[in-house]
Amino acid sequence: MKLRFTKMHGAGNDFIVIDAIHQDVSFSTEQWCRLADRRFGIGADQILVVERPTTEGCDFRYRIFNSDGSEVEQCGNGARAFARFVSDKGLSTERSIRVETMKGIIAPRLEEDGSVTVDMGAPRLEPGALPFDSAGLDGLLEGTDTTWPLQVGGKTVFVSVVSMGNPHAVQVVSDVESAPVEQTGPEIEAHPRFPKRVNAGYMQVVDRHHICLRVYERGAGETLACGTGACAAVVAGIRRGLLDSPVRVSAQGGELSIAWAGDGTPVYLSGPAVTVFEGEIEIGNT
Ligand SMILES: N[C@@H](CCC[C@H](N)C(=O)O)C(=O)O
Repeated sequence: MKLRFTKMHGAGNDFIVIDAIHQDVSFSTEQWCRLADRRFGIGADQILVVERPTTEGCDFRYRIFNSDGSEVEQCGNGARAFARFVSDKGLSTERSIRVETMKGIIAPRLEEDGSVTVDMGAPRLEPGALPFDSAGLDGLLEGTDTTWPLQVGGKTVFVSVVSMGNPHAVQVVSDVESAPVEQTGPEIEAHPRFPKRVNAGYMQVVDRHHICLRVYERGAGETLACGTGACAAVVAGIRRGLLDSPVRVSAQGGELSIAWAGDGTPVYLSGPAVTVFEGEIEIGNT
């Protein structure tokens, strides 16, 4: 069987995007892994699948698979690529669409300058939403946020826990370049206090409207940018009293912009969505 795909990226976070409206797409975990493999497949951080909606009032259903084959709840950079893809392929003629995900509805909008802004919905901040097991831990109140002590690499680090549909643990570092992302990222991702694993964010505050961010992503390792990670970091930074909206987020692969008006309100993520190439792959060979 031949599968048509489009390779895209959003600030260097790269995707295989598949139209599952006009093709039959039902793969095993091993097959998703193989497609995402950078040596044996096409290569990507995530695979994004475009389906018909199952919820009234939505235009599409959006499914997301990490490069380790796990299906996940949300992907912010992917949401921008998704919106660009359905427009470029003529699957939608609207500039704004409503998209059903595993954890709620998001609303991407194509901007005049070619960027895409996504209403990612309101963050959830209670530990159970990630889930994060805070039993027996003494949280530290910082601004209106509670940070939690985690034992990592023989040290205690304090993290904010934020759900953007998917789980994030965000720590503040003094210098993002020298932050121990490769060393402690895998340990935080698999920390027993996060039963569904977690995305580990390392945020350097440059000023009240600018951060530098690296994210060790659950199921994908460190990526060049993480959209939901950027949302989570800015939410944590605003709640800790370190940042004011809007915030420019410098990731290794590009720039994102986040706006958030505070608790109970949606987070808006803006940034690029770029098509790299299109192709066809013989699934039997993957
Ligand atoms: N790159 C993404 C997040 C993808 C999912 C994440 N790795 C998870 O497992 O939750 C983004 O741009 O948000």
